[in-house]
Amino acid sequence: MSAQAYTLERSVALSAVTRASSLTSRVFASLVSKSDPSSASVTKSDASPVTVGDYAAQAVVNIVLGAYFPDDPIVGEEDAAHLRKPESETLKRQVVQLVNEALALEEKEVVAQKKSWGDGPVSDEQVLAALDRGNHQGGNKGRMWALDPIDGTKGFLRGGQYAVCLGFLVDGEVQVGVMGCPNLPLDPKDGLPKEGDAASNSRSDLGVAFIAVRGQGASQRSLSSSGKEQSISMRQLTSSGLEDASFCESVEAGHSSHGTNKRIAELLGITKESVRMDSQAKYASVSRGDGDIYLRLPVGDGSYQEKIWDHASGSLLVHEAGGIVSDCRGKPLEFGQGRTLKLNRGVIAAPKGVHAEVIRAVGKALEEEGRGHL
Ligand SMILES: Nc1ncnc2c1ncn2[C@@H]1O[C@H](COP(=O)(O)O)[C@@H](OP(=O)(O)O)[C@H]1O
Ligand SMILES: [Mg+2]
Ligand SMILES: [Mg+2]
Ligand SMILES: [Mg+2]
Repeated sequence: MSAQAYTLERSVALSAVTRASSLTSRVFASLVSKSDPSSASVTKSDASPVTVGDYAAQAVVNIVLGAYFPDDPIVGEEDAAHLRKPESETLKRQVVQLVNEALALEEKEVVAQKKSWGDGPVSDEQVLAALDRGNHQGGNKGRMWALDPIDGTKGFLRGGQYAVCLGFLVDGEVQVGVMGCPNLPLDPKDGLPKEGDAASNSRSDLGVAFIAVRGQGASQRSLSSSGKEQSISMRQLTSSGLEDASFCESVEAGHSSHGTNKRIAELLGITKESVRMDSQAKYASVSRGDGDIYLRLPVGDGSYQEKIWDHASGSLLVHEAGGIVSDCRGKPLEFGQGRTLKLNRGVIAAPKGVHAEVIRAVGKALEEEGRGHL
């Protein structure tokens, strides 16, 4: 494949994610941080939260994608069903207004062949239809996008890490991954913002876009300025360096088994405490060497199927930064199986030099727990 593959997809994805990230930051500053989190979110049928930011960000990304690639299917986390209910009128109004503000932002990305999404503001119906364009069932044929408008909604509500995640797939393989992390610092040395601390959340150094194209490497740039892209890579480790390694995991114990992760670290000789962080910001962090290993061990009976939008962009980022991403058995993630990774269980991301060793430790830890069948 030539070095120029997927240039338009890359720049359109970056433009869409940048707009959506700016929108979610504003939602946090104006709505979420000033109200109590339970009133800022709606509880979905699986008991997980969704906010005005999730809906509006998905609509913005889908409208931008629709202008450039009208025939591409989109597998998005959210849909418009709740917003179509009469009692959601106020929420719908807010979403439509946010979408129009984000679409009116001056273009920071230079997308060749600039396309427009119509004259004047987009209507309620256009916003709802754009949201519902995310209803595609996935599969392993042809072009497709996978979108998580806010990954780590619980982190978003707490003022922690979250990410706007967009992956472009061809025949079930991720080719382009773009991730907006509004609460990550450009320079990891500056440290993560303190959750729930307003001053900390408005730090001017926060906001990073991560970009990966298969075969072309991984990079980062500021979300707020048109700064230059810097290429990023993982720390390359060997077995003898594991003592100094650090690993990250979900904040939510219901998303990844903290106990199993801890035992794996112990088996590997890792001495540092885990870094807990919401969202695919974990993939971004290990990609640029802030941490080394990402452990996401299934909880309970392991029946949960990971969603493709929770891993598409992040897994390509790690791959292009010099790592290997697999499930907890070491099998490659299979994105062409529908909306979920139904053939995989759990996720492990590690530098190439130690991935096999991490998988062996995972096997042993699961065996000890009587979950060797996972
Ligand atoms: N039982 C479970 N196991 C693993 N992941 C789960 C889960 N229940 C929900 N999730 C997913 O975990 C994601 C957040 O991951 P993390 O814990 O790494 O921040 C959620 O994404 P959303 O926040 O987009 O809904 C959701 O899709
Ligand atoms: Mg969700
Ligand atoms: Mg998610
Ligand atoms: Mg989400």
